[in-house]
Amino acid sequence: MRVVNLRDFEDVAREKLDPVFYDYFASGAQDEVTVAANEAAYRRLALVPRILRGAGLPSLATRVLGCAASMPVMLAPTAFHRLAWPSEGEAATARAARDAGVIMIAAMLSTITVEEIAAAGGTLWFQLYVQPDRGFTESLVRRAEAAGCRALVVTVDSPALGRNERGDRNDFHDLPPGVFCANLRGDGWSNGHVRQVVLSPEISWSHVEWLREVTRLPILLKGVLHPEDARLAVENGVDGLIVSNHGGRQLDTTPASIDRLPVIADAVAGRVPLIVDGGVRRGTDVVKALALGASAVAIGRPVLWGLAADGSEGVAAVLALLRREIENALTLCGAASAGDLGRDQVVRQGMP
Ligand SMILES: Cc1cc2nc3c(=O)[nH]c(=O)nc-3n(C[C@H](O)[C@H](O)[C@H](O)COP(=O)(O)O)c2cc1C
Ligand SMILES: CC(C)CC(=O)C(=O)O
Repeated sequence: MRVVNLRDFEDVAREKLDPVFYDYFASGAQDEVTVAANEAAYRRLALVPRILRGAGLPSLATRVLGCAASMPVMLAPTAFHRLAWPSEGEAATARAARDAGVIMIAAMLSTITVEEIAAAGGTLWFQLYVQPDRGFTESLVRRAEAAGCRALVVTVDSPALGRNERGDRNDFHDLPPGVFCANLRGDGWSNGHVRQVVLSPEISWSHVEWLREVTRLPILLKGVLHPEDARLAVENGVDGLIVSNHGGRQLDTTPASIDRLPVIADAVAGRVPLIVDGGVRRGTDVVKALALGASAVAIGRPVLWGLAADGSEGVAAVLALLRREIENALTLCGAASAGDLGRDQVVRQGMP
């Protein structure tokens, strides 16, 4: 099959993957209402191009929290890449991100260590699930710092695990032999012992305050949907926000993340950069997000589809396709860069 867009990669990946792993990647919580809503919301938004601006070819290069990126697209943190590409896992993803010049947010639940991911040499941020054991959490932060990660992404939409019914039907509750959460295999642990990740409902703003003292890295909160929480985050010294519903995998029936972006942009009023993820599949989706106030978007599943299809080259192809689509969409919008886009260039389809 000839692959011409990001959705085609999902078809290739579905053919290649163990159906249980495919379901793990593709699925969301319960009825998957939010999974569908994320993509549908982009389709309901219409782009209004400006004309005759002589913008020339657009520039996609940007900076987010001091990190240069060749385009406003990041790799969202996703767990367990060795389920998609057993031989290398996240190392393959990291090489593609490095070569494309984009920021990869390494998941705490990666199947190789953060040090091994960092060995690729690209720009890396580290995603953290705060663990009730503060000493262990701090040791993960220190490892991320020492590995050269440039920001800490604290996932805050997971005080418990979402109810994944495809996983239940498939009885998928354990990783296959030889695949494990490499960062959770601590030094002091007997050979082969891997800690269980704890998603704790006790995580609170006090943990954010504590992390603020623990590290000098910029801290982003991932999974913000309420403008009041966005305001509180800024008050608590957070440096950036990821507007996200976890790709519809946590609380089902949350709103599409792109539909929350404008209210959150109003709440933070430019004080911190915003990244949005969930359902980004087209260059036009990226342009809509930028016009509505995002500094960048992040993509989750499309990276996994590329990885499952063809390892590092598959991820590279996904990023190249998206880059070409963003360039094309910006050009057709009459914009020389993201900064040229106005909120007035996005309207609801069917509205004047
Ligand atoms: C298979 C899979 C694993 C994920 N693992 C994590 C994770 O470990 N930590 C996290 O913060 N988000 C995780 N996410 C959520 C992504 O970071 C991101 O929010 C979401 O995938 C964006 O939606 P998209 O897949 O539609 O692009 C995961 C998503 C998927 C699909
Ligand atoms: C094992 C999970 C906590 C990883 C995750 O965040 C997800 O699958 O969405």
